[in-house]
Amino acid sequence: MAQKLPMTHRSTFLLPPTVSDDCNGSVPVTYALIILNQRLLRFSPLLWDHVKIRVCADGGANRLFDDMPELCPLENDVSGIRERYKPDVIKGDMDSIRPDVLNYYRNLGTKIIDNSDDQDTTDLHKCITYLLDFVSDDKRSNLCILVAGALGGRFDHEMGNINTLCHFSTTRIVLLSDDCLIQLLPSTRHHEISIISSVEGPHCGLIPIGAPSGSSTTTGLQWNLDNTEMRFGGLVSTSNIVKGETVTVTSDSDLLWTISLKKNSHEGEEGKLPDSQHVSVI
Ligand SMILES: Nc1ncnc2c1ncn2[C@@H]1O[C@H](COP(=O)(O)OP(=O)(O)OP(=O)(O)O)[C@@H](O)[C@H]1O
Ligand SMILES: Cc1ncc(C[n+]2csc(CCO)c2C)c(N)n1
Repeated sequence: MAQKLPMTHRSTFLLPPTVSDDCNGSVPVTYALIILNQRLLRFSPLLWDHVKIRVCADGGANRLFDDMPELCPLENDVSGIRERYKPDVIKGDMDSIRPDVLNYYRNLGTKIIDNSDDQDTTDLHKCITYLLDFVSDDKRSNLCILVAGALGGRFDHEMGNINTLCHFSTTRIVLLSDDCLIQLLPSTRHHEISIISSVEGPHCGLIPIGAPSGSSTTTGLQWNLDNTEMRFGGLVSTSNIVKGETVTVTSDSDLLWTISLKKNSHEGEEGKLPDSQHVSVI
């Protein structure tokens, strides 16, 4: 069988932005942010500073409006914070956004896209479609969509969000919560995941989704897979531990990769994600 092309992954969006970052190996990445209708992630201001475009999925706009001032405790000027953290677009079926929030951002110049006629795709799906249309064909392979608030809430929403990864399987999408991230590793590629141990790990998992995986092989984990079969009802790799700086994964089916994110409260200075006060001075 032909050798699979390598695909590199490095979660540079978890580090403070620097001039030279946001690369996967030598390839520059263009980040976009989608904010879902869940409590705003504690590191949202950091994500905000990495991305080129910010989209709120329907009620996600309420969260940006309500929660961002709390994430910037050093600043008293709530209106100033809201103006600085203005989404470029709000898109969805508009059944969750409050009228005051909609009017507020409309008056600031946010583009509003009402898709209330579509009750068959989720607001996340609608926002990803917008971003893919927004980015030119040649830039699409460099796009990486960060989805804030995708996990840890209603199970039907969580599964809908994971289904979206499968639907847009050729697009780099990272689902984020305060506790972990999830992304899809397409079976067509050999994956090389750089671990930024100051902010992520060590807990991780590899999970077949939609169909069993006949054969998966990994390096860099405490419990590596060696042409191993995985299926629901049989083995899936949960509660695994990253051991090296790089994890490699090859599989005959698409897998979900998940890794824990370090928390300020659990880690020393070294292992913490920057909080909003650090971010505001970057
Ligand atoms: N509890 C949750 N857990 C995970 N994701 C969520 C949760 N709530 C909302 N989302 C995500 O945020 C998006 C926007 O949320 P919103 O509440 O506006 O959607 P909705 O279509 O009104 O949902 P529903 O009608 O099912 O309550 C959803 O499409 C979903 O992706
Ligand atoms: C089989 C089936 N199940 C659920 C829905 C409902 N639904 C799915 S996505 C969505 C929009 C949410 O903003 C809604 C209402 C449907 N249409 N078809």
